[in-house]
Amino acid sequence: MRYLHTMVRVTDLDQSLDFYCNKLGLVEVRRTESEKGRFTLVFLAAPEDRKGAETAGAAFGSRGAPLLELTYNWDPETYTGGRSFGHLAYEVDDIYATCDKLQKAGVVINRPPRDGVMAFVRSPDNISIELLQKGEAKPSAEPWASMPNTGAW
Ligand SMILES: C[C@@H](O)C(=O)SC[C@H](NC(=O)CC[C@H](N)C(=O)O)C(=O)NCC(=O)O
Ligand code: NI
Repeated sequence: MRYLHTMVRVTDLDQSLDFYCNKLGLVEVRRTESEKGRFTLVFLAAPEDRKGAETAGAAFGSRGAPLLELTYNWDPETYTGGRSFGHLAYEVDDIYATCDKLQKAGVVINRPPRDGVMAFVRSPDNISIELLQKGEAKPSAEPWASMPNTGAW
């Protein structure tokens, strides 16, 4: 068995691709449209997972890398995100630089990386995204070090 992807439904595909690709840094590896089903599926990979995604193709998404599957239903629906869904987690090379970039792009840092390890942001559809520092915790750095820690950790 192998983990393939997590699917989230999005209310605005362009807005979501701007967030997940232009701001968060994911890359589109595959897109499928269904005229009959009236929906679009877009598979996104983190840059370091991209090779696996492209080399192990399959009818629906890749067998070669963990992906995020955005589902856009052409007919508007209201999605009430269940409490049971938690978050998507990504490892980053520099938690402070990532949060700086996201904040400058207008993304709210719900849980600032005060500890040099973990931060949380939200997608346009309020999906929680966890950002985790690769390797050891980064030494404290302003302005993050003095920001209140809104998370439980
Ligand atoms: C491509 C593969 O990874 C899929 O997940 S296709 C699954 C299929 N998705 C859809 O039909 C998308 C449109 C649908 N209106 C929806 O919002 O899901 C499906 O079976 N979806 C049902 C589900 O519970 O995921
Ligand atoms: Ni799927």
